[in-house]
Amino acid sequence: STTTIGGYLATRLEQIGIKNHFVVPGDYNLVLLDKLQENPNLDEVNCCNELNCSFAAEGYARANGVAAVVVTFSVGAFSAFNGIGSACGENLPVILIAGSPNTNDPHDHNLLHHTIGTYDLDYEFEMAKKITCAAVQVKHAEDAPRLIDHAIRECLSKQKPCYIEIPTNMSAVACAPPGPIEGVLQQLPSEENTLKAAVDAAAELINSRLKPILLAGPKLKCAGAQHAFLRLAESLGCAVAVLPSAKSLFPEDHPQYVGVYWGQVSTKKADAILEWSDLTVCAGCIFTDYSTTGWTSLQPAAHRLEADFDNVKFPNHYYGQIKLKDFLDALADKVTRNDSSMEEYQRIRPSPTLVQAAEPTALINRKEMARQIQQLIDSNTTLFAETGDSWFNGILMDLPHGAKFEAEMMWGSIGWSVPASFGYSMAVPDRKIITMVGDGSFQVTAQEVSLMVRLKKPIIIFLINNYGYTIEVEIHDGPYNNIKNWNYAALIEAFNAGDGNARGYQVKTGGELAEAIEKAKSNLHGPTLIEVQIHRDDCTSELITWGHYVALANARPPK
Ligand SMILES: Cc1ncc(Cn2nnc(CCOP(=O)(O)OP(=O)(O)O)c2C)c(N)n1
Ligand SMILES: [Mg+2]
Repeated sequence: STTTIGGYLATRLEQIGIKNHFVVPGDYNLVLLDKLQENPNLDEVNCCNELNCSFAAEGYARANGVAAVVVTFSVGAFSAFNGIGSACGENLPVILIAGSPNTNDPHDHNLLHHTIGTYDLDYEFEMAKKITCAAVQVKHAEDAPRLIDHAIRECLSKQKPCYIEIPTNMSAVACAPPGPIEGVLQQLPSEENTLKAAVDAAAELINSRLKPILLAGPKLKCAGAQHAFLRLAESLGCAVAVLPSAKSLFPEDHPQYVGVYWGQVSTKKADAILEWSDLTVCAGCIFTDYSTTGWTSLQPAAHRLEADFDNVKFPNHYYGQIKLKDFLDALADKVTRNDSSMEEYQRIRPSPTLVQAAEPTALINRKEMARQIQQLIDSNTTLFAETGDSWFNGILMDLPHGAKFEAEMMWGSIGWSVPASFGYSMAVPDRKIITMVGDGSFQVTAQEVSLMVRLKKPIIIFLINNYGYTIEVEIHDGPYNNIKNWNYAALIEAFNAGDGNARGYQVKTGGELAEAIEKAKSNLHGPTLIEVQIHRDDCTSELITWGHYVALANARPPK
């Protein structure tokens, strides 16, 4: 039997666990969309534009482990590149599928619509190569299975996005049917001798130190190494801190949890204990200017053991071709228990700050808003924090067991959280989702709330209206940080268009906020947008400190 190239791709997407693919139709991908629709186990989800599509797929991948977005040539793909850039920086396997011009056009020397007006139609493919781990163009049917499988295999094994370009006249062409999916899922295992050498050397280093500590990084997730990390933590018995981009990858109710390590804007004095230790065992960590508060909190290399996605390094040692999960699991069986950093931490652990409820009739402020959002977070909640002061409000939240935290701290594109939380909700419909997003970010992708209305997603959106780009104000202010205010709550009526179930509230006091939250809790058939109006300078003190050091890092004179 045979299948078509579009059918082959549909089967592969289904076999790797995709149920929803995110699309914006365009004449270069319509036949392909039909072929995907013919697969009963795939449901397309339309987004308002390809930027939102790519962010929704990025969010879907955060919950589902892999995602796919289907766009049309150039005009679609160029917008989708923003979300693919995010997937690349955030280590998420998102498959970007682009419909492209008829294979005869280059030979016929035709100029085409949806192009930059050139005869060379490979520019998109060349661009995609830069932001994916594999990019293919399916121009011949006998090559389709190999190219499609290659792109998907690379995407899954490297946990990075890939690009599959399918000309409009190829989707319905016959090709060989897919072989067993195992051939696509197969991954290179850790090399045994290297793994043993790495674990022995690392155990020797850790066992030789007086007060080691563990630091969790974001790649624990894409490496599937969270449980192995927990095992290592419990066998070592030391204090465990997390980078801001790894919040919720280690349970915050765990007795060894000491907070978010973010330099001077750390939580729970994690910086005090980490900087007291004599070895930081970093697992899946990514140290950037933002995650090190302008490089002020990057530990010296002599002080760090870095276990990364597929390699381990520490002073005078490097081991490649080993998987993080295998390394942490094996190390857990080799380290000697050493809880000195926990003993010390018991002496400096700050007592939990009890925030008093504000007077209900008093004007709402950031602190009261955060206090009320904190109460909303339970074990089934995923909290999305958008770039902005929402990062800091989110990082400061305490997560009960099972609660999750999603932020885009490498790519940091404003507008990500609305489509990303929508895409995430498509993968895990039973999860409770709270999105914290600033007014500036909301203006980038606001229209995706209408898809939450259409698909009846009860996402609670806290739109923090501080009248401008406050995170930018704290880094470097200027007239460009002032934006046109919207009546955000009124947008909901526009998006409902008479038959939606979304609700919108504008709140000015703590009492109004509490009422709006109660109404949000009972709105199970659509999103609830709560616009919280606070003073533009009412931001976290952490943002002010962090912004200062990031600005200093940005200002370094050229060498
Ligand atoms: C796509 C994209 N364009 C510009 C930026 C720079 N940027 N980062 N944060 C902002 C402003 C965020 O403002 P809001 O969402 O209102 O957040 P806060 O006022 O800080 O709560 C900008 C303009 C960015 N991070 N992403
Ligand atoms: Mg703002």
